Amino acid sequence: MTKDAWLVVGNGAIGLLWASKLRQLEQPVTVLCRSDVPNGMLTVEDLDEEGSQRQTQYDVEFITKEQLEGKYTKVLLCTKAFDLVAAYLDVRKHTKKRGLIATLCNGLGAQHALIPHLKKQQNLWAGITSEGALKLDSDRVKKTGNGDSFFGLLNQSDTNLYGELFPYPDVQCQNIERRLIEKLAVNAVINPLTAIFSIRNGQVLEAPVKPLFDAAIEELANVMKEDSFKFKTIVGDITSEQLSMRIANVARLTAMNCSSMYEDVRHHRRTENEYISGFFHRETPSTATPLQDAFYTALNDQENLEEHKKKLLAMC
Ligand SMILES: NC(=O)C1=CN([C@@H]2O[C@H](COP(=O)(O)OP(=O)(O)OC[C@H]3O[C@@H](n4cnc5c(N)ncnc54)[C@H](OP(=O)(O)O)[C@@H]3O)[C@@H](O)[C@H]2O)C=CC1
Ligand SMILES: CC(C)(CO)C(=O)C(=O)O
Repeated sequence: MTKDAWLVVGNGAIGLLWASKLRQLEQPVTVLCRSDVPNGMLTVEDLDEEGSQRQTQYDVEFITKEQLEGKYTKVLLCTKAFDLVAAYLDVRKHTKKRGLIATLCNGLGAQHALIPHLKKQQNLWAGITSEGALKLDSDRVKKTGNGDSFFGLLNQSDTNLYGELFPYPDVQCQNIERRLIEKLAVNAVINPLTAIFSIRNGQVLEAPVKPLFDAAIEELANVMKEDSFKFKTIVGDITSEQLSMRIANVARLTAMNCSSMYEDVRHHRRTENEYISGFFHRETPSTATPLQDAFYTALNDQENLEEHKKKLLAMC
């Protein structure tokens, strides 16, 4: 049986937020939950046009893996990078062979790792978002910052049901790899700094962290121009001023948000370090990204964060 509803995989902050966005378009939505399956409505807290708090309810179907049936033509995977491939494999037999698979996760690596597992005629739409969201409960999310979202084709088949059109308005882009790397840079600066220094996004623009923020941006802009950087042809033209404006803008728009990595550290959960600073640690020469290397090391050694904070502050 073909299912026309979107299957959103993961009732985390981004999965719940996107389930509501799809419902706003009057698309039927099923949300697959790994644990904690709610049985009521989805509630989204955000601000209205006057800036007052409001709550909106959406009727989405929450299900467990055991309740999956039929074959979905549109799947949106909203897990952390390290869960992405396993989440797809969990639902694979309930995906239509000419359907689309979309991802919304930070970092780089997991999206490409998914490609060999796809059914031959499935299109992979990689997505990124700079909206901020905080999960309050298994059926409740708070929107904590405005931002933009983009989806682009990472893997394409000629005979896909949706062809080259992503069935959500105003998010489609041509060069998704460039967007993914730009977003990787945003996360490689904001996420480790907020997680290591226990601060909200907006505080990366304040003392004592601001000099580290500036130095981390300079470091990334320089490494993207290195011949040895494998995505140089895609992002080598980005200047440190452009990168700085972009990242500072995200920090301002999500100023009150705790980044997803800070949330993970606070709740003693696994972080996306391997897919963010770990990407630069592995993919660039050993002396090219001392700050990313230091972030990577600090996040892998959270028992000694105080020591790492001192070392980092001394680096600028
Ligand atoms: N939160 C934010 O403000 C932003 C987050 N992002 C990125 O979006 C992605 C998602 O982040 P976020 O929503 O915050 O993360 P969360 O940890 O809140 O949510 C991830 C969800 O995926 C679920 N999940 C994992 N594997 C499976 C599976 N096999 N089947 C079903 N569900 C599964 C988890 O289940 P369980 O509850 O059991 O762990 C969890 O609910 C990350 O890459 C993040 O970096 C991007 C921009 C902003
Ligand atoms: C955009 C930002 C920085 C929002 O917090 C994010 O991507 C995250 O938290 O992972």
